[in-house]
Amino acid sequence: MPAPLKVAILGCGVVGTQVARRLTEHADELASRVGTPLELVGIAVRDVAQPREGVTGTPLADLLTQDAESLVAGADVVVELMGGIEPARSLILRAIEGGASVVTANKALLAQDGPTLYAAADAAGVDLYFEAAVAGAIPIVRPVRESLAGDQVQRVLGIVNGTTNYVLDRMATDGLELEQAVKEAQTLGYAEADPTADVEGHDAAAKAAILASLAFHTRVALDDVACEGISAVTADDVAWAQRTGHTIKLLAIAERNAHDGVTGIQVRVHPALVPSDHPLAGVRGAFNAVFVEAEAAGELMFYGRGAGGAPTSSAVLGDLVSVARHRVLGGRGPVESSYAALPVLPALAARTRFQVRLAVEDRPGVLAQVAAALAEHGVSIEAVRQVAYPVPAGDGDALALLLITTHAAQESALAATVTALTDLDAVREVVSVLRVEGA
Ligand SMILES: NC(=O)C1=CN([C@@H]2O[C@H](COP(=O)(O)OP(=O)(O)OC[C@H]3O[C@@H](n4cnc5c(N)ncnc54)[C@H](O)[C@@H]3O)[C@@H](O)[C@H]2O)C=CC1
Ligand SMILES: N[C@@H](CC=O)C(=O)O
Ligand code: NA
Repeated sequence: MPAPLKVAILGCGVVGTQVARRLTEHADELASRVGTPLELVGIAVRDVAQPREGVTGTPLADLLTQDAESLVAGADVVVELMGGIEPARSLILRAIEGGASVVTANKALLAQDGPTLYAAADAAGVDLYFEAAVAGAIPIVRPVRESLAGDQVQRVLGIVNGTTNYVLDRMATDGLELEQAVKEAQTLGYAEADPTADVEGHDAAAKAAILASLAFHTRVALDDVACEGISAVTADDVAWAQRTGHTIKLLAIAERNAHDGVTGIQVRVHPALVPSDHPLAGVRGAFNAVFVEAEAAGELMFYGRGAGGAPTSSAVLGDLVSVARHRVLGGRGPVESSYAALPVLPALAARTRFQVRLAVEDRPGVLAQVAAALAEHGVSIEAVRQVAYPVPAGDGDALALLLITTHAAQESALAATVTALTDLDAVREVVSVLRVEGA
């Protein structure tokens, strides 16, 4: 049997603890699968004295170190589970330059600086694996990067953030406030170190950028993703979604499209109304689901736990076994594929259906004015529903709530329509504008 491989873990938080534990508990089986033992040589943390559940009082505690640089220098494989940009970026680059293979779950870093990491890995001839960076335990990076390498992907659509899915689910089923549900997601180990990254859609946008890069063989960075989070989603939005047979989900969408004669891709993250009988509506809690549509394969669906220490450790350990096998047997896994270099089309060129809620004066001619404003911008109405709307104190006029669902319209046309509606005297408020997907 070849010499054991020295494995260094950077970070001993929600994911790092689970990876370290499983790596030691299943050492014999992992050694058989790799062809040589994986020797955990250290775990880098900020503060070795801090008590850690599952680590303090166990043999893992003896492996903790604050000297991440020395740890990286002596490793064959570095598993980065610290998160954030620095020092994770410098440590990964140092590991690669020193000839170590790298496994990381760091989507923020990959979406910001993936090409630099790929280039360094190429130059050093080592592996860079990151299955855990997208949709936790779900195998999605490997299927897109390898299984679909012979097909033409047209669209990737899904729920890729466990925290926001958990939050929206708790708001819909238990009437929880957003802040309370976010706290629960933090306690359960789903949220990022700063949960704003989840709530504002940045985490999902990073994952969308990674998936789009792999699916379309094009470099897509975080800044290329049009991103809207769930902080503006109200309890009222959730209730109206249910009343109209929908569920609100934070979706990540990457698709091949044509605009002004140019073929390119659009990548966006935003909350959307999904029909309650659509498979995505049934994705509960911190689960994720990703649909991939490819020319020959047709539609594929990937579903599973998108966050949490144990599920994420499964993806990390799978990568660890792969890169370790390469070190034993020779060869490397897939490298960056960005030959297609498709342009990223403007977000305002995307086409979607919308549901608009308007508080309007309840008098003759108002509906006609509203319909004219939509028609003027080429937005076609699919359905309109009107219900009574509570009149604000001190305002004697009767009000109505108009619920308008449109046919597919361009984002730019819808934005111009909303401005025109806001300017109408008869419109008291544009209460909400939500995209409708999956119908
Ligand atoms: N928690 C989850 O469900 C998932 C997390 N991820 C990713 O995995 C990575 C780790 O996430 P968590 O374990 O949840 O984070 P965490 O915040 O629970 O753990 C981070 C660990 O890194 C250590 N660390 C941070 N900065 C350090 C520094 N400068 N020097 C030394 N140690 C440092 C901390 O002490 C802590 O032990 C992140 O990139 C995250 O985005 C990916 C998929 C799911
Ligand atoms: N914070 C992330 C963790 C997994 O990537 C999420 O909630 O999905
Ligand atoms: Na994954």
